[in-house]
Amino acid sequence: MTIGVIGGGAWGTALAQVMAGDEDVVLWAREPEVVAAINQDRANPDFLPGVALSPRIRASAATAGLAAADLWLVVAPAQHLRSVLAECPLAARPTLVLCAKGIEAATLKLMAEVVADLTDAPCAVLSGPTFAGEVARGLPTAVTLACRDAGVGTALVQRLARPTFRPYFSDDVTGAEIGGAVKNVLAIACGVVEGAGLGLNARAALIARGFAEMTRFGLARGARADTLAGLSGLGDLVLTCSSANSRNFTLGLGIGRGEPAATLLDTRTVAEGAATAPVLVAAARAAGVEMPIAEAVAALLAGAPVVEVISALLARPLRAE
Ligand SMILES: NC(=O)c1ccc[n+]([C@@H]2O[C@H](COP(=O)([O-])OP(=O)(O)OC[C@H]3O[C@@H](n4cnc5c(N)ncnc54)[C@H](O)[C@@H]3O)[C@@H](O)[C@H]2O)c1
Ligand SMILES: O=P(O)(O)OC[C@H](O)CO
Repeated sequence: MTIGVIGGGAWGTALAQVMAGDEDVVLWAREPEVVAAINQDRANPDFLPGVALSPRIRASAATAGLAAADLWLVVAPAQHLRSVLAECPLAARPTLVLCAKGIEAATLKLMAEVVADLTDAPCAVLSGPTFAGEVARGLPTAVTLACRDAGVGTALVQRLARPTFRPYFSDDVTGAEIGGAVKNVLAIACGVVEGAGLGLNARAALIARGFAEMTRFGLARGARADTLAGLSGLGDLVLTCSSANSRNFTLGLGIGRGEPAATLLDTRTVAEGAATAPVLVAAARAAGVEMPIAEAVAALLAGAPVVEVISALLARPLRAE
């Protein structure tokens, strides 16, 4: 059995590494230097430095190699998922496990909805509190594996489980996706609080009120509250809102310190929350859901001054919890 991984960033490489414990892995990467480093040096210094990669991972710059795998972990960033997948040999009808966390800007669609535009192949979502470096180093990690088809989902849980990588089955695909997409935006907000020196009370308040926003939006889109309170929602929110290992939190940290968002975003690595924030605001308005923290993050990313945005948030009318 061979697993395909689409994307040679930190998360694709980490997933390839953990899967290579039991199966051969074919990894498609966009960058020739990433392909060369994985095949020749057993390393990915550009996106996942410091991890010695398994010889069972074979990298390729050609998507044709993915046809050898019956299961693909799709790890291209959310805004590129559609274009990347359109170049892959989907006619083989592999089972797809979607691992990006975001909402497509052009369509306001979640990742499984984007995939449904391209193929009717079986599809699941893998999401949860998962810093790539920790997963690649074999530290204990638990994730949500969500699939509408319980038979496919439970088989995937069995196939993807490893001694330190523990998937939990859910049939709530929308809930798993919304948790991962929204927590990235809230992590930026928490970074801002840290960077602006607003204190730990403020950060805890943001996590709790942010979770209320995630829940309101999720329920409006058909997610279940128990999914949002699980690994892919609250679990990931706690992780990324409390650590500078999070790219989203680090982006917020810089914004809170007064650095321009555009400069902070000029990197090879992706902070998905930056693309998601304005899209989430639009989707929330369309659903008639109030998301003041997401609105604040979108305003900050568009260049609004930190002091003004924080003052406006604090000046909102008092309300019941
Ligand atoms: N890094 C993590 O710890 C982690 C954990 C869980 C989920 N994720 C999610 O996984 C997804 C991928 O993140 P990552 O951390 O692997 O990325 P990364 O920041 O490590 O690397 C950036 C990736 O984006 C790709 N990319 C850049 N421009 C592109 C384009 N035009 N077309 C296609 N691909 C392009 C690069 O090839 C590279 O694979 C994101 O949605 C992220 O939220 C990341
Ligand atoms: O570094 P971040 O902020 O993209 O977070 C990575 C993962 O999503 C954590 O679960």
